[in-house]
Amino acid sequence: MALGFIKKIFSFGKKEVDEVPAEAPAPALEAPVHPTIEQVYEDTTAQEALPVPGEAEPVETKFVEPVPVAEPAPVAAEPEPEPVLAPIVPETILAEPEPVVPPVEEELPIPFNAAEEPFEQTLAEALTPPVHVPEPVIDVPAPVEPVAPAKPASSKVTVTRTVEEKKAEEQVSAEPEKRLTWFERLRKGLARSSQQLGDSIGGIFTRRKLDEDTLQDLEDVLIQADLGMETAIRITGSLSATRYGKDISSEEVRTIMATEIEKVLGPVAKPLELDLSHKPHVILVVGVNGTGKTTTIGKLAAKLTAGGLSVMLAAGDTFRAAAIEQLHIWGKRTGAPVVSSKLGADAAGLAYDAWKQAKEAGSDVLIIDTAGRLQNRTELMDELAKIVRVLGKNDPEAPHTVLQTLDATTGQNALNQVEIFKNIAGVNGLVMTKLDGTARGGILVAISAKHKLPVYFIGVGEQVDDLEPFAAKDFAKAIAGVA
Ligand SMILES: Nc1nc2c(ncn2[C@@H]2O[C@H](COP(=O)(O)OP(=O)(O)OP(=O)(O)O)[C@@H](O)[C@H]2O)c(=O)[nH]1
Repeated sequence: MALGFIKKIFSFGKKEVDEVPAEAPAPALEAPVHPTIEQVYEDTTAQEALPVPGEAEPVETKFVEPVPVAEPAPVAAEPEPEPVLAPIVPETILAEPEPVVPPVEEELPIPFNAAEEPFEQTLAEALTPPVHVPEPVIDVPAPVEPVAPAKPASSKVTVTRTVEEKKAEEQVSAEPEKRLTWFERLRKGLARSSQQLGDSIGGIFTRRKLDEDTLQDLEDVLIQADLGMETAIRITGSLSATRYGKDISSEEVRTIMATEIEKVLGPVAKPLELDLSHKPHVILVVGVNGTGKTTTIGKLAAKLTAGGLSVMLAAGDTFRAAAIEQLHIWGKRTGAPVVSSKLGADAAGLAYDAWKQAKEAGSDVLIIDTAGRLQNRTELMDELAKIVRVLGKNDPEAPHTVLQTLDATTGQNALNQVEIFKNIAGVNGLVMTKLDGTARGGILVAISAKHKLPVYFIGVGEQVDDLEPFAAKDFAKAIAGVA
């Protein structure tokens, strides 16, 4: 409630506050396809190199055929479907920030292992109503493009996991050879982080009393684990207050550590809420190169479409042909139409056009991909600010969600990335990717303590179901290595 974003949702819930009625687009927005772009650009700022109408790249929209699926399984008429569900895939890349944004096209490996796991099957898993899954979810055919997706009744949609989903997951994983529960996967993903931390703590607290030296050693270990000074002091302070001068085991230390980390993460572990009175609710995805923007968009689109929402994607990364192609692949997998333009086209123009198309199509959500950029590249950051301004011409409150992806493997640099993207693009939510296999998962704690921005999701792999709503307790326990 403390967030402007959430306030916005509630004010719209009361009724239209905007000059733009929800259903009846303002006249300017309904103007023939592209002509208003010119006006927008002229308005935006005289200094910017804005595309002249004649030069504007024609935007083409591809409507993806629904993925053929067997007979739609009779879906139990659930009264109020929670718009949520499972997930998708991707590809690997840089750890250290490498200035990129190459104008030259490079071949990007497709992040989807279709050979091993056909998307239809994966998505069917995602779509299967958990409560009705007596057998492994995989075997249950489900409609990919729901005939009549149950739309959320209210204009506020929360993207989270349902209790039923969790139960179903546990049920499934209890069977032989089944997939791990989310928590098990999280633990596995954070194993390197927690193992390293556990070993270091074990080295300090082998038959030792808690004194100044051990506290100092522990503080050093916590800082080295990227948890940040603030959290390190919080943990040692808690230990000192309750156990100073006493024997303490490394297990006890890790338990207290989990408790304190959870306190830091609790306030930022919020579900992503969508204000559907906007139609489309615009999600702009930003971040440094290779942090997982496109992949996260694909995973998120899968969740939203599975929840019955109509989603449109916009390939705003106009620098790389492979990025555009990658988004089209995700569009096909999720059944979401993709708006794209030619390589090198003006990204703000593309975003503007995409909004119009989403409006005309009556899409619930428009997710816009952007080119990766380093936070110290001023001209590229300016371009990002321009995208935000141009979107505001359509809907003064757009983009409603500015999601920044952060690569956990980059460690401390992520702190700075958030600072700059927040200032330039108004980031109001985070997704941390690549928590699988990194020893630097602690950085999420430091970021949460410093920036206090909502963390909506975390990514622990490249598969469709490797994106999950962020849960403070699960994460705290997994990184501290306690049961
Ligand atoms: N292991 C792992 N890999 C991920 C995760 N999320 C994304 N990736 C991989 O990271 C690589 C980059 O992902 P992209 O989605 O292309 O990142 P991007 O930010 O769109 O990249 P640019 O367009 O170059 O800025 C791909 O190989 C993804 O498969 C994750 O949670 N875990």
